[in-house]
Amino acid sequence: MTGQPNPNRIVLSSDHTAIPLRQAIAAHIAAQGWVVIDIGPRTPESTHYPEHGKAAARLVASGDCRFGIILCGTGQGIMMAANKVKGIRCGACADTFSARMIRQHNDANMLSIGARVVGEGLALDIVDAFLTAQFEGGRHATRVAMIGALEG
Ligand SMILES: O=C(CO)[C@H](O)[C@H](O)COP(=O)(O)O
Repeated sequence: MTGQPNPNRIVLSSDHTAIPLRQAIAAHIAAQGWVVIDIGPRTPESTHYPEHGKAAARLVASGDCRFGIILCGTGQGIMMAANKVKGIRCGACADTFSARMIRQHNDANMLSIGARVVGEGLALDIVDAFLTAQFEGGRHATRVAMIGALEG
């Protein structure tokens, strides 16, 4: 993190498998007042999820965006790519409990969702759980700092 994260901005990105779901999430969170930075892609040609995960992660790591929401078919590959960027803590979630807990215990700054795993209704609930939960600090802050120390 190179600065204080902009508190209102969320970056969205996906690969080709998740464009309609990404757009549904964008509309959903924009209606809640978030400033949505949707970095695409916009057309359905096959593309490479590591590039999209990296691009979104860099906007979060730089502080330009408070959170990132990224999607691929499973949510796993793009999550792995995002987590290679220093300062990123991204979890792939297919349930609301995990989405809440990655904020409360892990201070996640990115959420990954699999568009071939969950439908739109559940995905929007997962997003809401992630965005409304608060990091609890305390013993969890110690552990999150230990994750950061692994980055070298
Ligand atoms: O889930 C993914 C990565 O974890 C990708 O979306 C998936 O591998 C893309 O597959 P395909 O090129 O067959 O559409």
